[in-house]
Amino acid sequence: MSAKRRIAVLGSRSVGKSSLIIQYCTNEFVESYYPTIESTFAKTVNFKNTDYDCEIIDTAGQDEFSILNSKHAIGIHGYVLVYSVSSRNSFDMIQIVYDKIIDFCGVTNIPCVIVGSKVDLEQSRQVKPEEGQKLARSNDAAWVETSAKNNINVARVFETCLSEIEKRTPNNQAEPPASRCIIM
Ligand SMILES: Nc1nc2c(ncn2[C@@H]2O[C@H](COP(=O)(O)OP(=O)(O)OP(=O)(O)O)[C@@H](O)[C@H]2O)c(=O)[nH]1
Repeated sequence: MSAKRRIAVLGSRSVGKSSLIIQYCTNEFVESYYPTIESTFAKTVNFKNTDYDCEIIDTAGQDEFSILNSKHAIGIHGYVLVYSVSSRNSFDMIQIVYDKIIDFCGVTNIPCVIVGSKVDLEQSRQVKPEEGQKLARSNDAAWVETSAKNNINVARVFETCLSEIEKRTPNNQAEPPASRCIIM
């Protein structure tokens, strides 16, 4: 029997959320940029001897003024929060988005991997690896740097997310926190 896992991918516009998901699910990289409204991808993965039916939710990019869509919190097991290593602004957005999720779900922490994307753009890097690591540590999250373009660490992003989910909800049954009880 396989376990269902819903993973939401959030972050500023144009950091490469769709590219990361498409590279993971179809092994392709698309150079052109089409802003996402919302789409869902499916992939079955075997990780640590368990089959996971992953539903990966690609979101429209957020900014500091966007209100968290309840669809991106309710029923979600884990989060991938993406910034681009070549955009300081997108890095600053991570804590803002993280705090919005925490507030919405009414929890103190969430299964989460913070992802520095576009590492192939090393020459225009604005965010050091240590800064990413530090941010992740302070939020009890995992951290990975990746390139969808060169297929570096792409599978690792999603496997790390599955592992963060397992750490908090072992034995494959648990419902995500925000599905159990909603106070309107
Ligand atoms: N150099 C490089 N460019 C990338 C990489 N990933 C994505 N891009 C480019 O960055 C642009 C935006 O990528 P998307 O995947 O559409 O970004 P997004 O975060 O889904 O954007 P929104 O839908 O607006 O939120 C596109 O032109 C991609 O080709 C990468 O790893 N390296």
